[in-house]
Amino acid sequence: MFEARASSPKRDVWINDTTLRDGEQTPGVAFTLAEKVAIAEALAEAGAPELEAGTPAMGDEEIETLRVLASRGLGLRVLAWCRMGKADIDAARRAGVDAVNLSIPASDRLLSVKLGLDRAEALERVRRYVPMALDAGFEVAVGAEDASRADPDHLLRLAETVAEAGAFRLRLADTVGALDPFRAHDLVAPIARASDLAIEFHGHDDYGLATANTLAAVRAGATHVSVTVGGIGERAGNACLAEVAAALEGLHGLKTGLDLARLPALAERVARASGRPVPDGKAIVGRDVFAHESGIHVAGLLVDPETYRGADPKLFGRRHRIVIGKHSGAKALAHALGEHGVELPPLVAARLIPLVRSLATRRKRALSIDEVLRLHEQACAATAAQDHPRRF
Ligand SMILES: CC(=O)SCCNC(=O)CCNC(=O)[C@H](O)C(C)(C)COP(=O)(O)OP(=O)(O)OC[C@H]1O[C@@H](n2cnc3c(N)ncnc32)[C@H](O)[C@@H]1OP(=O)(O)O
Ligand SMILES: O=C(O)CCC(=O)C(=O)O
Repeated sequence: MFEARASSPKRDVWINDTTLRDGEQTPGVAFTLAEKVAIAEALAEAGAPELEAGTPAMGDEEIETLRVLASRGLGLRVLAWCRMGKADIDAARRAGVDAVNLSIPASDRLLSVKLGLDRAEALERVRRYVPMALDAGFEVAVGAEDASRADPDHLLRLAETVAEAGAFRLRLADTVGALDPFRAHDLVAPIARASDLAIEFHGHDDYGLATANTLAAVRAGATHVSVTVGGIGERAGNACLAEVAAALEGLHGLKTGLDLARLPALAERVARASGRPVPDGKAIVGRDVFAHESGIHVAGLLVDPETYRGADPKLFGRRHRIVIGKHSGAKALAHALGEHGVELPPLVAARLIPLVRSLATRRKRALSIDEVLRLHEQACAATAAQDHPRRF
């Protein structure tokens, strides 16, 4: 069992970060050992309590990587993803991880197509392999793959069987991203009500709903959430760590124990290692999500930041940034110029605004302060020329 940090923070919801397992299943993404160690360390520093760090069945290199991560003293639980079978449990043993997630399909389709099993035979496997993994010294969680397309009665029986077998947690996976938040709630609520097991939700973003579904699952009783940095993962990806943590804390007042200020740097690190740049507009961590251009917004923000912000950037170690562009108004321009000791009388502002719009449209971007200062000079000159027209 892993050594938790001496003073573990209070948590209402536990983050199980699967960047190094499902995140690496993003088509074309392959982390080196050094990248995995650096990501794991950054996650540990950010306060993540658990990492699903790889799949021992993939062979010696993956096992060695897991060994390195598990022996690093990160102060978090290092967990390996395993199919529910002896070979995968043996491979996890060689990896020396703290815990295993033993995965078994829950839907009839995956049970029959992949394993040729019926529901009763699947439960039999749980009764057989959970104790085997416990005997091997692991903490054992069970992953119900494709739970979102499974029969609800079977899921209840699965939860019962998993608890009786001695696992500490059941993961309900929306493997193909088939849920919306209402259905995610309906999936989780009856199982959370009926079972004492900790329930984890693992969402996929095929319809862009993974974060919303994860929040709905928590509302329904899930206490653990499976997420990845940047939301990378199989196909459209998983629920995004920064979005889920920020929404749990900011919208629901639920503690994750994470240091949210570390999320932007974490996102950048994973973006570099995965070759998937952080989109400028990505919630919480994107370059532009606390940047403001529109005149009406900036005029409000300059008086009271609460007028036009959803989340407080300070929580994430970030700041509001005012940019000057096509939609800037006089107050934004006066503010930007004022920071450089330049005044903006109303008559000059009236001339400057169209100049700014025109240049921003031609350049198709926000303007630099040097550009704004040059346009300001032009606007001043035009205003002076009008006030004192040359006479011939
Ligand atoms: C929804 C998810 O994200 S599940 C996790 C997916 N992750 C991965 O696939 C990790 C990367 N995978 C790999 O490197 C390889 O697929 C390995 C090492 C796991 C297996 O490789 P191979 O032995 O060549 O098998 P292959 O990939 O062709 O087929 C998958 C096998 O896993 C079996 N399998 C799939 N899920 C399960 C399960 N939950 N329990 C037991 N067996 C399973 C399939 O039935 C199939 O078995 P078969 O080879 O006896 O037909
Ligand atoms: O079975 C599990 O643990 C979940 C596996 C997974 O990544 C998924 O179903 O999307």
